Amino acid sequence: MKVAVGSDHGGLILKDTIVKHLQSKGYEVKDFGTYTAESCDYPDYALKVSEAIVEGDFELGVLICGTGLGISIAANKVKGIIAAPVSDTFSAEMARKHNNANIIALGARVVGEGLAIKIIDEFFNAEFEGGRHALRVGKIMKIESEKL
Ligand SMILES: O=C(CO)[C@H](O)[C@H](O)COP(=O)(O)O
Repeated sequence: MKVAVGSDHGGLILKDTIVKHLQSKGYEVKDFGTYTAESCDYPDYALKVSEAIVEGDFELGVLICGTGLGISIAANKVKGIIAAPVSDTFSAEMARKHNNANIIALGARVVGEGLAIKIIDEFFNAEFEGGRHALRVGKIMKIESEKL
């Protein structure tokens, strides 16, 4: 599976850890930046990763900022993206199984490295269950396509 990863400066160190972790699990990972600790704007990296996913080049994405909030809010503005900001393992699993999230967003100032890796593993090991959840996600997509 091909995975797109991005962060702002607040998520830089955790991003590098997660890239290495995903690679060690056999995923093909592309790091869309940021690549330095210099202050930058999280919407820029949310957009790069989100576009790569909706264009079909990557199946899933990981976005990291200080809280996981701004970068997921930005990603969710892109049509076709369901970005879930997650700080616990149960929500990580459910984000795939029930919500069919295609991006998981983490807050590097919220979760430690060990928990972040467990969250990533739960997300990537889970699969969308479809059924009633597909109906509900379809309704979300309908809101998206009909929004003003
Ligand atoms: O978490 C974030 C957005 O939700 C950002 O990483 C955070 O706002 C960056 O803050 P600063 O410029 O003070 O490092």
